[in-house]
Amino acid sequence: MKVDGTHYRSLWWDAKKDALQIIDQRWLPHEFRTQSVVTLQDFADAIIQMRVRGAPLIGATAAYGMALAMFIDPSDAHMAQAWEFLHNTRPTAINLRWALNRCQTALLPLPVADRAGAALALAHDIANEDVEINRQIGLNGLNLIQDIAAKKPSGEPVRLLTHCNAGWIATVDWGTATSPMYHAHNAGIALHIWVDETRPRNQDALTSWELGSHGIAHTYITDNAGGHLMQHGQVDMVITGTDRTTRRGDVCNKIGTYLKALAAHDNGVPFYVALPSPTIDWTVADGVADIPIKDRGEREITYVMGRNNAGQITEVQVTPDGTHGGNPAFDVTPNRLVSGLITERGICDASEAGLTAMFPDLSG
Ligand SMILES: CSC[C@H]1O[C@H](OP(=O)(O)O)[C@H](O)[C@@H]1O
Repeated sequence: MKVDGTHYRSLWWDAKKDALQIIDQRWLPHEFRTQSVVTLQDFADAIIQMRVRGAPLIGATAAYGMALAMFIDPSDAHMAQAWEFLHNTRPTAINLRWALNRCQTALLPLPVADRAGAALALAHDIANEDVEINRQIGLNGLNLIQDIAAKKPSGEPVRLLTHCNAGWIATVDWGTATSPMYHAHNAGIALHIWVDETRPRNQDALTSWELGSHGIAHTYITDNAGGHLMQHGQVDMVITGTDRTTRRGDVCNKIGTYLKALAAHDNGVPFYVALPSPTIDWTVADGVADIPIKDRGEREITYVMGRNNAGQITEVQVTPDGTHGGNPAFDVTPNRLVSGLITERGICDASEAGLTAMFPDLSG
């Protein structure tokens, strides 16, 4: 999407530098910094340190990491080592495993001399496919927004709530949860987006940056305000992203999503999840029981990063010395709380029947 009028993807290949370029999201929303990703350690650091983040973007980044690994050493053994090294960075988002498995399946049958070029071409394909998948999710989600807008007085905004950043910078472009918003805005539909701060990394400061850059009205709220707004009829629909959705439609997403879904269910507010097919984990049914949720460590929650009055990006401690933090990074919303899944092929029920009917070729 656009940054100060210039179109960007969240990652791109620089043929002159012969290296992947990324937006280093740690400095957003205050500074727009890009960097080259040159070594395999750079790739791992980019994912672990959340320089790149968001399930689809993590997957695309790992595909380029595998391409680098093949340029270094295209042997079967090194491919397996690179698979493990990259997978161990942030394994909750299933797109990482999906992308690495897709690379391995495509590359293993090839002569080793052909693997490096094929791996880079595949990484480009994965990135380009992500853009089109998200564009289609946007068009399918637009129908939901249009239905809401049609029931409102002309010009009255459709009020959406989103949690965490499932925006264009969480993907290669368009975003998943934000893609319907961009399509609706581009179609002239008035919107107002409630943007949950999403502690502890405050990813919705990134969503605010995205929406502001695109001219979409939004209000940044605390994570705990969403239920109140829904109780008072201030939310027409909730749309979130997902890091891993199970074959029966349980949704693993950023911590706090489950609480939004409970509030939406209690107040009769539609709760939709934007779901690209690479984010479906067909090997798991019960998300609560079978998706491991990693604690990302206490420093993310006992400190907060921001820009001080001198314009410097810094972090400050918000808890007393000696107070320990608990920081589960994701939670799982059971499918019973999900109104529907907005995929690139259409909108389906959050159920095994719904997903297997939509993706008979993928469900196994
Ligand atoms: C389009 S996937 C976005 C998904 O990823 C985010 O997690 P993180 O920022 O930790 O990578 C969050 O769960 C979003 O919903």
